[in-house]
Amino acid sequence: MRSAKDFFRPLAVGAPTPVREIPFRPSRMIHFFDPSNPKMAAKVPDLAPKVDVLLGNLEDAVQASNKEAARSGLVDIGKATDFGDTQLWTRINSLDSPWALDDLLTLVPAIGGKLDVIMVPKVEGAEDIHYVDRLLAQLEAKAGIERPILVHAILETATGVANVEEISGASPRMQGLSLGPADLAASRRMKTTRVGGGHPGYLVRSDPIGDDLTSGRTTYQQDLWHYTVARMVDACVANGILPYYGPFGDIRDVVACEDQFRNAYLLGCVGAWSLHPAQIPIARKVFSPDPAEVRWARRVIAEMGDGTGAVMIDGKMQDDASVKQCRVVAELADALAERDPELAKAYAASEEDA
Ligand SMILES: CC(C)(COP(=O)(O)OP(=O)(O)OC[C@H]1O[C@@H](n2cnc3c(N)ncnc32)[C@H](O)[C@@H]1OP(=O)(O)O)[C@@H](O)C(=O)NCCC(=O)NCCSC(=O)C[C@H](O)C(=O)O
Ligand SMILES: [Mg+2]
Repeated sequence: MRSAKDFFRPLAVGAPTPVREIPFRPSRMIHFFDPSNPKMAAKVPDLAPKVDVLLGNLEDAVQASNKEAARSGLVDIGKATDFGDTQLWTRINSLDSPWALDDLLTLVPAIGGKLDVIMVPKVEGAEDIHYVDRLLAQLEAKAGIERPILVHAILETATGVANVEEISGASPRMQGLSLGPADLAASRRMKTTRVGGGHPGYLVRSDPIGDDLTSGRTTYQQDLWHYTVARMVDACVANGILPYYGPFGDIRDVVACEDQFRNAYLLGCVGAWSLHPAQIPIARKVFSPDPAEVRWARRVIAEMGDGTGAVMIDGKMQDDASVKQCRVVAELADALAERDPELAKAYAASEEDA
């Protein structure tokens, strides 16, 4: 382990100075596209202003025979596109694959100045982050890149979950974590065959009434991901980085997708992946605080004055701890409104209606 004094030193001579804090940039949806797919690639300029993050995916879902095409397609897109204030991320191949090294050796010199974040899949421990950290520093120094590229790890192996705290704090580059429910399910030997979401077999059942075990017993489907998301959120917050729900594979089921995203939002996540254009508005809706909630939060903050003591508002007790929660909601709303003029209008209109 590096000493605390060395933690923020560049890992290569000439590399940019590491950031001391991860800037909060709206990232409600990390929109995945396959840069080797001409139809998807053609949609990037139109999608850029509609999403918070565009992610050129090089890993799973890109055919092995298309890996080089995806990498060079991303370079072309990165060079040709004006992303405005939309972030450009990539997901490189896993570190044990035949492609990961060339992903980094190609992307950093070619479009490193435009890449905000590199997502690393199947991270198992701090050593994976340390490897990427040093290599990025060397490549940034060589390419003369002036701001450090940040790193995002996917939590998608049982070992990764067991080491989530050390992964989160492994480098000043660590920007956040995403849940990777499909690989994680396989790694844990869970008996599901889905990409995220619930399962009808994972439930609790109300007690029987009398001796009849079969009728009148309501069942409640449970969230398979609750434990991991909660653990991920704690590890992220403890290390000043951002937690995200990952993919929801049933593209057609927009209702359950919204539920899964909302569970993650309520537990502390700041965004989720969108795999298809249909999931972009779902993430935007869920990860933007509801205008009525924002109005309420602002009212509590105003009525609580200096934020101490206890007051009663509409029959509910408010104190130092509830005003802190309200500040989380109000500050998120302010940050998102700066980027999203429609949302800014909705928040302003809700204040006027009050
Ligand atoms: C899921 C898809 C394969 C569906 O594609 P398709 O069958 O083409 O859908 P549609 O016909 O409904 O598409 C309509 C048009 O929209 C374009 N399209 C589709 N998806 C995207 C996209 N992501 N970005 C931009 N444009 C998109 C289609 O090309 C159609 O265009 P047109 O014909 O001109 O109208 C597909 O959506 C897809 O491949 N999505 C990305 C999948 C992906 O990235 N998967 C990896 C992330 S999940 C994962 O890795 C698991 C995780 O790691 C874990 O372990 O949990
Ligand atoms: Mg995966």
